[in-house]
Amino acid sequence: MCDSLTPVCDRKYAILGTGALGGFYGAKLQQAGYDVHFLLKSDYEHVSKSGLLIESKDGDFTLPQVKAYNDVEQMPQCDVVIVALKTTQNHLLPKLLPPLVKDGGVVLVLQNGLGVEEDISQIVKNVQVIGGLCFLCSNKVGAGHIRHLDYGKITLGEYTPKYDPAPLTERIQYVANDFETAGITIELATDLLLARWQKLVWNIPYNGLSVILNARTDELMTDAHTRILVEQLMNEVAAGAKTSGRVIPDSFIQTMLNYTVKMKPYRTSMKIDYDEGRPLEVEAIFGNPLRKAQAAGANLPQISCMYHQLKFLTQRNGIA
Ligand SMILES: NC(=O)C1=CN([C@@H]2O[C@H](COP(=O)(O)OP(=O)(O)OC[C@H]3O[C@@H](n4cnc5c(N)ncnc54)[C@H](OP(=O)(O)O)[C@@H]3O)[C@@H](O)[C@H]2O)C=CC1
Ligand SMILES: CC(C)(CO)C(=O)C(=O)O
Repeated sequence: MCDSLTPVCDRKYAILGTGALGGFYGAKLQQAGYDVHFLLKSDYEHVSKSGLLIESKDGDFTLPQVKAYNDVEQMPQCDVVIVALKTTQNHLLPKLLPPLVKDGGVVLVLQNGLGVEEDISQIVKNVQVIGGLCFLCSNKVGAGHIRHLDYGKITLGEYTPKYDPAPLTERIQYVANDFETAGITIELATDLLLARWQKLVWNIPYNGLSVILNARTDELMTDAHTRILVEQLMNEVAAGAKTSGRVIPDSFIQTMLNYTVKMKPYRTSMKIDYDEGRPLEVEAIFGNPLRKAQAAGANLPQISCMYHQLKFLTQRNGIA
């Protein structure tokens, strides 16, 4: 394994799910010189032949040749395995992860939602699990064709049993260095659980309301009624975080509101999935936080209402 100070080395990265997020970050790592192995499903043949095309607000680029696979057993063992599937596919992880991650390696979970690191720590032993919260607006618009619309920063935090706060280790530092070498802004967090609840401050109101009300982020922010609803939901997420002893101050909520007002009109990833008839990440983004807060005795009525509405919509549309 390379040390943390080597800018570009032979560290092997695996991308589990080469879509909007995995395709973007994986391509940036390969462009920076890292050895990246991409697992694909429906785009496998196209990407094997033609590589990846990244349209990005930071500059378009193509990777005419990438190491593409449609079978995890054909991939080499990697130092860092990036989980970039939708969480709705996480039932596949017990089959996908063990052959892929090196003993002593890292599994980096870049998915939205809560609790995934805990599940992964039960699947693979003797690896470090790191969570990453991605402030990224990216879509897959065709086979091997990713459109990066905005942002890109990742907040990284180590997973520890029970999500206790963790000091920064050498492993998280070298992952951070690799991404920074690839041009990605990284923030390091010593409290992954707090970082995950903070990300939910955005995902719960906007992902949920965008589907239930058929609205883009700009519409939710300009209408006075939905603007109030968004803020109430954000406050409920903060109440949920408090049940785990994590404090999300009102200033953080105001920052998220301002961030979204400044954002280009955005159809959330959950809305895109809904419109395309794909399963929604309802359990990871709504179900898990609700259950965690409920287990600590807290009632989050508006989030609970939204969860049941989304369950209804996904059942009715056959995408549960
Ligand atoms: N997109 C974004 O800007 C952001 C996304 N996130 C989070 O990142 C995660 C990934 O989201 P996103 O990239 O948008 O989703 P995508 O659907 O674009 O990407 C997931 C990819 O996984 C592939 N896949 C599914 N099953 C398999 C399999 N069995 N083997 C190999 N590949 C498979 C899919 O391939 P196929 O298309 O063939 O099914 C798809 O390309 C989610 O948790 C999301 O919430 C977080 C922040 C921002
Ligand atoms: C907050 C955002 C837009 C990334 O910044 C996101 O996570 C999503 O669309 O799911």
